[in-house]
Amino acid sequence: MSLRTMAWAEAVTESARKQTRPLPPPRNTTYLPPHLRYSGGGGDGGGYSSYGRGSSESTQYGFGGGGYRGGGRSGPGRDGGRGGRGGGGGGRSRGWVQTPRPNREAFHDVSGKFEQLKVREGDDVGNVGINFDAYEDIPVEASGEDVPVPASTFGEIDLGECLNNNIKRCRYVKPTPVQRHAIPIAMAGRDLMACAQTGSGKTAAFCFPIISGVLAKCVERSQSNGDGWTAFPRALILSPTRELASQIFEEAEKFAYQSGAKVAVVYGGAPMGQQLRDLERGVDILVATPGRLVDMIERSRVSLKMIKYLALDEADRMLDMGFEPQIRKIVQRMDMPPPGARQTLLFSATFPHEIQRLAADFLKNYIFLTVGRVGSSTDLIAQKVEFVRDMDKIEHLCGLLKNQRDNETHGKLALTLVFVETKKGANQLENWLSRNGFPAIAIHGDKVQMERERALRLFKCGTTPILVATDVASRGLDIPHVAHVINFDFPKSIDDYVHRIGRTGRAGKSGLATAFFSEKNQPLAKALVELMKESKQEVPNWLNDYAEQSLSYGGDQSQRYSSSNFGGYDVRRSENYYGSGSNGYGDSSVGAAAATCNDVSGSYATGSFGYGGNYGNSSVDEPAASYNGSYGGETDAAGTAGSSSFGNYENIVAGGWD
Ligand SMILES: Nc1ncnc2c1ncn2[C@@H]1O[C@H](COP(=O)(O)OP(=O)(O)OP(=O)(O)O)[C@@H](O)[C@H]1O
Repeated sequence: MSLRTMAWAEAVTESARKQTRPLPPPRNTTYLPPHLRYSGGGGDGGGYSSYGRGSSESTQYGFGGGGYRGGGRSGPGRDGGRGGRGGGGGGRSRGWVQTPRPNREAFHDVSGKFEQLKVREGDDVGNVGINFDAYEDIPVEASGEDVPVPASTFGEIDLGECLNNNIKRCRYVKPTPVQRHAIPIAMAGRDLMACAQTGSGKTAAFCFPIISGVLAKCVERSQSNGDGWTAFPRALILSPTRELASQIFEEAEKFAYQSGAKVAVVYGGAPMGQQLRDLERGVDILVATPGRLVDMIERSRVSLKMIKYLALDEADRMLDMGFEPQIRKIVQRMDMPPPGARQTLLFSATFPHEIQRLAADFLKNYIFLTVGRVGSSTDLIAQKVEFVRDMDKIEHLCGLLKNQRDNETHGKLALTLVFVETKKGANQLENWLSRNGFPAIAIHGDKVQMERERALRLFKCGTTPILVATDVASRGLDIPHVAHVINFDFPKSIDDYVHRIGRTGRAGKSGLATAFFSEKNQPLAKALVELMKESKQEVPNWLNDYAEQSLSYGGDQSQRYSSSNFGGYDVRRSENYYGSGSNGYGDSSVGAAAATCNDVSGSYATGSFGYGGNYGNSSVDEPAASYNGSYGGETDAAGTAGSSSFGNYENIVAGGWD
């Protein structure tokens, strides 16, 4: 990173901040969000907590007395582990699938691979390992009427001088595939549902057209309402978490630098006063989490009646059961112009069919764009899946971390993100790791915003290289140099898996993802195998066996995106939304125009991207002094709380919104 660029980035950032055999899935017709599907109830019949009722909370992963075998510590830790097993492991099946033993060799494989990856990952100065060519052959498909022609360079798109200068400052030399396609579509004024792999540059794909559109027309940004000021943003970008909102805001600020377009952010957990003052100064582009935004609207501090652009990042998450009511309120029941009078852009790496159908309510004559198969993961991420029983998890994790550390130069740990299911589990693992010589910090929705931001900051700068996180950190966060993502608890859905592992292997870099898998995760086996095969990963035999079993058992999630040999799948194509064929930039044998290509230009074949991860280290350092009562809570998995047939999820959901 050049000093000049660094100074610019910092200036902008600174100014911006002040088991058991699982029960078959219910065969219902109502949509259930991923996190509520296939909760791994223990064999004791119960509950959301996959470790079973019988286990004492403190021993669910065998944290017991600390220490793991490899660390030379004695008894209590192991005993603790057994205690956990005693309770939670009650219903392991017999003779159903042969339970493989954890593979000791796997440790060495992983560290070997890790070592290999680290070499590519490490060198910022020369941009070694930054490899957008990796996206070159990715299948791209666009369906809908009159699909605009993609662009192969930023220069081909009329984004305006200021934005173009900022793109150069960001060292974005060429658009990524999603940007090549999505930016011209959005610039043509079309609604868009875009699905592209994690880390492939979706933020810029919606920010550039929005900034350019806002700059094209100047209007009044705020008005006195007799009792204060009301802000009239023209663009609204919604995000499911505070950290992601904050990150999008920082990105948008950089892209809009010196353009005159004003960007502001509002999210829960941070004091309202500063956010209100920012709004009073006028705002063109507002980045927000839903809860805080509703609060601001109800206080007449924000009006949506001037909105011309609405973007939903992580759109499938925003429209699942947890967030949908709030999004409907914002989009349909406040004063926002209807579809057609505004332009709507939905982005995510995953788009289940059910969500696509829901999303259609918010869109008009939209184009559906997929870069890579919907929900696919990039093959930049080396995926390892290891069979690890709950009682062995902690020991296994320690083995991995120890190996990793031993292979590091200077004995330092590369940034490692460990995902667990519950907030309590996150705290326990953080404590355990810290006590046993692994510098770890946790982030989850029960922490106050200041603690969350601190955790992210310490992780990003490498002071605390292990971040133990719930799904609050699974989507969108762009933390450079995350070398290893470990799914200590396997996620509840393959979509969540895709997003979690996508915290590494970003922007053309390589990364490693290791998942601990056990019998109770079997319903996800087939989808996982498909995903791994698609991203050219080696699938262990035992996992293939599980996948076959889950087929006959009927509990797999692999059909969520329906069949399409490659590229994504626009639900409209299977549901007669279209009459006779319309035109895209390719031929289509189905009603909807579907253009498929291995991207537009050969230009990716040569040259490398100038990206150096130069802005990623901007820290989130505005302390949150107070909590806003009504929206201070955080949803780690979903915004929904309460009873359900899936048992209690006391550890998961605190209720409330960001
Ligand atoms: N054209 C480009 N050239 C170089 N780097 C880029 C380009 N576009 C985006 N990047 C960088 O790639 C990284 C990932 O981008 P971004 O966070 O937008 O990914 P994403 O697709 O939104 O990921 P996720 O699905 O996880 O939210 C960022 O660090 C961003 O600065």
